[in-house]
Amino acid sequence: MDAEEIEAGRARWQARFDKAAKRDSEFRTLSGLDVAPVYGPKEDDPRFERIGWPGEYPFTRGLHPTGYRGKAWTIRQFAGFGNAKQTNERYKMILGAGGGGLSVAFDMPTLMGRDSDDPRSLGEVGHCGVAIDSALDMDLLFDGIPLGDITTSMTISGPAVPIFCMYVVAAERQGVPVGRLNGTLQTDIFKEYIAQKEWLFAPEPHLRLIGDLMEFCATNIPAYKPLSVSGYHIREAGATAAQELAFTLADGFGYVELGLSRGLDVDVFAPGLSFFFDAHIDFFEEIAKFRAARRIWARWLRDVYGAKTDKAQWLRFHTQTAGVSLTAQQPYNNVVRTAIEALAAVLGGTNSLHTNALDEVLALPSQKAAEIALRTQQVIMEETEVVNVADPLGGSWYVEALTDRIEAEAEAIFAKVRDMGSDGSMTSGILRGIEDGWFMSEIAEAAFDYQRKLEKGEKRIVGVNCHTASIDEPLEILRISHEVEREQNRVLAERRTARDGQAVERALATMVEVARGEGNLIPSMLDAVRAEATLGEICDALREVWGVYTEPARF
Ligand SMILES: C[C@H](C(=O)O)C(=O)SCCNC(=O)CCNC(=O)[C@H](O)C(C)(C)COP(=O)(O)OP(=O)(O)OC[C@H]1O[C@@H](n2cnc3c(N)ncnc32)[C@H](O)[C@@H]1OP(=O)(O)O
Repeated sequence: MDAEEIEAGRARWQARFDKAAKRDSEFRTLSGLDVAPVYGPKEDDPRFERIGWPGEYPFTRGLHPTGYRGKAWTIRQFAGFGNAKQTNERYKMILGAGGGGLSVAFDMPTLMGRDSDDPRSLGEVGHCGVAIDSALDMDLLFDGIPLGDITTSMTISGPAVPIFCMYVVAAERQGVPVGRLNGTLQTDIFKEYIAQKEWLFAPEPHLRLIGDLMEFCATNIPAYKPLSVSGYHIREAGATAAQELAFTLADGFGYVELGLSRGLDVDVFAPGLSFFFDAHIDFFEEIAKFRAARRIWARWLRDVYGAKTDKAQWLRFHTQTAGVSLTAQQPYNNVVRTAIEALAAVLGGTNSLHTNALDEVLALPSQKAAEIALRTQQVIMEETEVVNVADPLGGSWYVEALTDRIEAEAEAIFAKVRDMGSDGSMTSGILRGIEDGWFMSEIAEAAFDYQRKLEKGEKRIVGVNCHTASIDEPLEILRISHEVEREQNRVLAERRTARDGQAVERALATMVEVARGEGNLIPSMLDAVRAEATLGEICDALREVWGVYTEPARF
């Protein structure tokens, strides 16, 4: 790009920046020097077409012309344990301490679409997240938290749609107009088959449900993001940064193709596709990954899928620092790791961020550890001044080269995925890759390679294979009492007796009828939830129709 074009771009950016709202702050260095909201080249720079200005295509440098001067990222701490009442207290603590949004962690029975009193739930209720059996639990979870004013993310994919219905019903009961809701549902079933393994059915019925949800949200809840396409679990399973990026964006393209196949307008539904990435410990590689992600997504949405508006080309993402980088040995070092990873996410322009707690490698976070994790974000946000300049590493020879390199690696993986399919679409390649175990074996190979390096000492982890001498100071960790399970089951039994059983049966029967046909399932599922049908009952009714999915054995 020549100097004249670069200057024209700068003027365009400046005009938009001047008009935009900014936070009330000083925007100076610690010693008082003024800093510009963004920096760029003065002479021609052949790289600049790929780099550009913040707020415009290809969005390498961020989605908004103001960067974090307009609005800092959302502090969104993933939390949930025990029953809805206990988790509600933790949410109030998070919001009281300055958290900007909520993020629900569900327990394993909920993630698998089972009630707390299902025999398969024994010993798991309330352990890795909160137990939710019916809409009444959702009421308790958000008691005193106005759902019309807060954005809530819910991390669940197999039974995402019934949980979404419970959230909608809880909002109705709070008197919030449903169209005003804003938040995110994970719903990413591709990554379940690829990495996390928490599905209910085979891919086809899941994709039908997701299509129904996308349609429902595009029509009724415009600000809601029905999908959070997730690379986090793929990375945590052992993938490299480029694999994480490529597999996740490929999945995202699959959901775009799903929306298009349902006759939806890409400019209307694509803003509802959100992303979720890992921030690992290799600082610059992670920053490059985030910048490449925005650029690739914008290009594919515009050039391959025909999106015309900025919002449809935007890749918005949440980041969580890397759980796998935490160590049980010398756990206080985890605060340092998390701070470095969080800073990478911020310099990469994350929209929302979770910082792990230092004890997360051992148990769910204690209240104190959760507070330190949240304060880590606040130190970055309030003290470091990194929020003053958009994409401060843009133009760095190293970061730009790494961004290009990761993008090229991702493009090579997209080509492989597409080639695996039968009709050139990303979706058919993904489904084939899942069926053949291709994604899993690619991840396993990368994980094996890393582990071998670790064991040979080529990769070093402080406290694990170097600098191991330490003062031994055991941590107090959070333990979930089995009383939670007993109490949850007692309440559930009471609720089953108190509700109108016939109304529940009628609502479930109607839902099953819709499931056997082709109509949108959401309205009938909402009715079942309003009648207090439980999560397990709804999922079991659908299992009757669609069966369950068992992964093919692989050797
Ligand atoms: C590992 C674990 C497990 O499985 O166990 C998990 O999965 S945990 C997984 C946990 N997952 C999550 O927590 C997912 C969280 N995801 C999200 O919150 C969302 O999907 C998100 C990534 C899009 C972030 O949404 P958000 O509301 O927090 O933030 P946004 O960036 O959208 O900002 C909110 C509004 O402010 C606007 N805004 C933001 N920045 C600016 C700026 N500089 N100038 C002007 N406007 C701005 C946005 O456009 C938007 O408005 P408008 O909307 O009007 O444009």
